[in-house]
Amino acid sequence: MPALLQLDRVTRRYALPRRSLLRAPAPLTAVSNVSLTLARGETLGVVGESGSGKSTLARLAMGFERPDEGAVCFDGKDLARLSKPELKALRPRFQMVFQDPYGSLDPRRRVGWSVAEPLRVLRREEPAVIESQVNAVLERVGLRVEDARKYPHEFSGGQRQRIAIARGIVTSPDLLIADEAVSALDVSVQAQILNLLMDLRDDMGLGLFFISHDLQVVSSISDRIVVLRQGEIVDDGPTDDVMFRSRNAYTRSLMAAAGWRAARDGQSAATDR
Ligand SMILES: Nc1ncnc2c1ncn2[C@@H]1O[C@H](COP(=O)(O)OP(=O)(O)OP(=O)(O)O)[C@@H](O)[C@H]1O
Repeated sequence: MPALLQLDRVTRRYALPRRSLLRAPAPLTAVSNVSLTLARGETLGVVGESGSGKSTLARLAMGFERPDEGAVCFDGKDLARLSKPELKALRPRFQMVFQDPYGSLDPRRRVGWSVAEPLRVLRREEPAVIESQVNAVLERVGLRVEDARKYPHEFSGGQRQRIAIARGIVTSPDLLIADEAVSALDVSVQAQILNLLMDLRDDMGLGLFFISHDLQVVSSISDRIVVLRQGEIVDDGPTDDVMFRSRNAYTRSLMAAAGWRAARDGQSAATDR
């Protein structure tokens, strides 16, 4: 069976603005030679500092952008080789949750309308079918059916992220890509949303591609972790190996910055949690 998501030596460059008439600037390499795989029911965490290429990786995995080199495959299909209708047909199976729910929720639309949007756009279901699916998915993420009639501003940040997740799972996808999905939330609300994502992964057999600058958050949800630095993978492995047995100096500096004493002291951190 092919991996749910596979990136094979993916590189993405951006042209920089031209400052001189004589010389074009060298392009910026946002993602460089990245290979990774994600299986069904698994959570792969990507951690890296600001500018390390995390969001570029998310856009590549969603097929919003094409790599300059390498391939991004969903369920064995190279996204760059699909026609627009083929990509659209595949879309319901991989969806995304962003950091800022206002990015995906239209403040002027009722919540039910926004949650239903992927069904309307991608599947063209009957209104009654859509309504019952929206109601089911709102309850699944811990909201009420009546909430469908409210507007985004009537909810707290955590509830809005639940709405964004409801929208992300309404098409029953196989893969959910979460880009800084809990970064804007308080720690206690973060924990609730992480628990919800783990429940959904287990119940639906979702593959989770979980991207964050926060190593603590990434380690709490991921089976495996990839550490990204300046667009390159510098470390990867099962979560406990990366967290507590990594010899990589950069990973250890991230851990020290996140407050793990053992990373600073260079001891086994198993007792340090
Ligand atoms: N559309 C673009 N055009 C030009 N440069 C870009 C573009 N998108 C990203 N970059 C550059 O690529 C690099 C990686 O950016 P990216 O947003 O992927 O990193 P990130 O890890 O998600 O950072 P952050 O957490 O701050 O969002 C950065 O240097 C950024 O300035």
